[in-house]
Amino acid sequence: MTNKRMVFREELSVSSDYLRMAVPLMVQRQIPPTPYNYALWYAHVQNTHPELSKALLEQFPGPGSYDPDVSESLFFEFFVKTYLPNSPQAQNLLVNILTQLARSVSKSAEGTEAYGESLKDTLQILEQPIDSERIRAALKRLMEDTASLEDLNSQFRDELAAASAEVAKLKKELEESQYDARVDSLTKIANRRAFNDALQQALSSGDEPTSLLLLDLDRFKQCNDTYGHLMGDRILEIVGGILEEMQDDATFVARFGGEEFAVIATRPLAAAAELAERIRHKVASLRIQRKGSQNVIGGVTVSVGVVEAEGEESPESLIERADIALYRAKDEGRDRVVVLSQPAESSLD
Ligand SMILES: Nc1nc2c(ncn2[C@@H]2O[C@H](COP(=O)(O)OP(=O)(O)OP(=O)(O)O)[C@@H](O)[C@H]2O)c(=O)[nH]1
Repeated sequence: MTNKRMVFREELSVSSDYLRMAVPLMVQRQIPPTPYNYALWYAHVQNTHPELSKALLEQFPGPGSYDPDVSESLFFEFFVKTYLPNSPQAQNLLVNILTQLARSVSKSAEGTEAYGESLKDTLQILEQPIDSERIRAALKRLMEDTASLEDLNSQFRDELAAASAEVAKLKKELEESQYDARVDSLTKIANRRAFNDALQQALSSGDEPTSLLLLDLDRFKQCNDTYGHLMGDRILEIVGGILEEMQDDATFVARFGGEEFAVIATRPLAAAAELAERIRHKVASLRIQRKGSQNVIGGVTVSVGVVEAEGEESPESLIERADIALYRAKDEGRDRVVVLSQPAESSLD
């Protein structure tokens, strides 16, 4: 299936030309003018999606070939999947809402038409010589039709209310899925994807100094081996919590991957190095009570590499330099901060 987007932002004159081309094709095939069908045939005459055009012409070659289910599924395939984020649940929900609304709208329109007819008949009867029986019958019919139109309207209102509740649910679901896509599920801080965006943004916003801290827990494999993987997870959560506490307008913290974390600080190198030292101290002073035991785990340490972006440095280059600083911190004995400044380099601790 193609991922190319459909374009509906045309000049008014162009879009009315397209519509003029689309409508006769629909009329020839007796295709009802529902929003789905307009969208499909409009896209067909735009001639931008050969796959859609091929499917439409094959499925609806002429009068009598129209099948609302086929039309609905083409709409789903070509529009909903292209426009909505990759959440099949959200896509299905939206299609259900659209289907339900389209049905109610046409039902309500039919009801209004029938009511109009009934009014017209009644007026004609009233113009004829007075016949109280016929007038009574006509008025009775009009009252019944009014009642059934009211029913239809209230049904339509209920369906609209249900649909807007569904839309609100869909919106929430989409927001949640967008949130999930940017938050690390274990530590609940930003994940690598959100970090990449934040770093790109910090570097392109220009004026202020941007520093990067890369942090890696020391001998974490040993920690997992000694205390178990679940305890390892808990330590990661706690370290994530320490970082989150330090987050402010000038600091963005993220889980970089595995047992590595990253902090983007809108600060010059010296201030970023101080921040790194504060984090290192906090981690080193952690004492974690093991569940169901008196044992307290300590000695968790972290190595940190700190760099400041230079000129128009790219995110990749900044990360690479922070990584060099971090591995220097590991080489020099761990539990330390190494600041890489160019051309001079220095090491704290
Ligand atoms: N519990 C837990 N462990 C993880 C997770 N992600 C990565 N790890 C573990 O982190 C460990 C990292 O090990 P190494 O890369 O060898 O590094 P290290 O043992 O921390 O040693 P140094 O970095 O050299 O100090 C591996 O054993 C991974 O399994 C996680 O989400 N939970």
